Amino acid sequence: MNRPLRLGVNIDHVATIRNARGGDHPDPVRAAEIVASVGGDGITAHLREDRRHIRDADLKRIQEATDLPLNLEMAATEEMLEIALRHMPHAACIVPEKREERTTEGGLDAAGQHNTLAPIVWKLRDRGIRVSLFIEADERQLDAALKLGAEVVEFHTGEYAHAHLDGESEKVARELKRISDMAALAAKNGIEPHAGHGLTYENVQPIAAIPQIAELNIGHYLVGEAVFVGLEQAVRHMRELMDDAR
Ligand SMILES: CC(=O)[C@@H](O)[C@H](O)COP(=O)(O)O
Ligand SMILES: NCC(=O)COP(=O)(O)O
Repeated sequence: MNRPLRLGVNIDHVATIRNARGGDHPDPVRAAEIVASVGGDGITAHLREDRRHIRDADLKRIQEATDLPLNLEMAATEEMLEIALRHMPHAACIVPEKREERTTEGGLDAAGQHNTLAPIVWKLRDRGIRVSLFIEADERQLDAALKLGAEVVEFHTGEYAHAHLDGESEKVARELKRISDMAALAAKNGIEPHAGHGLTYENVQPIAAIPQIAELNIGHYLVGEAVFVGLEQAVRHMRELMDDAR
């Protein structure tokens, strides 16, 4: 039997809408409460350096409002490390970040940044925070994650999602194989594989069907869909699609 697949809901873009008017509505904390009420397995929030969506004060409020595990996405900086150690999320997912990017464009270069990442991973792990590295499904990066002692890798599914949207079926198949092969290799080496970025109702099932993948983190699409059907229904439907694919 396949292992269960968790759904982590990224609520960043509830905060994007809130910030557009500078007030406090819609509140990402209310989104987190709804996710908890419909059986979501976790909350993901990316505290960007420029604070374009989630802000520092949101983290504590999210943690106080629900018992769901918080997966804090963060750049590998001293500032973010200090914030993570202060808030003690369940997991910290280290992501690459460029201030000018529209969204996270690729995976972390865990292989090229070993010396920068090692002390951060060590300090997080030392305090009992589960460390995840957001990487491309690539053997060199996976090997680097192993050397760094990460407990989790989250495979960046952005290329897969783009290819799916553009109807490039050969590329979709290539990307899927890459993610599936690396998920198997990660699991064999004792690292828990997750996946996320750009997942939608239309493209989630082949990723959800990869048996070793333990968690999907999905945000932008769910928040967009929530505008039409409500967050509760959007999360429920995503959950159904994931379960059916399993
Ligand atoms: C790492 C990742 O994929 C998410 O954090 C995503 O990046 C959030 O949305 P933005 O990239 O729009 O900040
Ligand atoms: N780590 C991926 C994530 O949290 C959500 O990405 P997206 O669904 O907002 O593209």
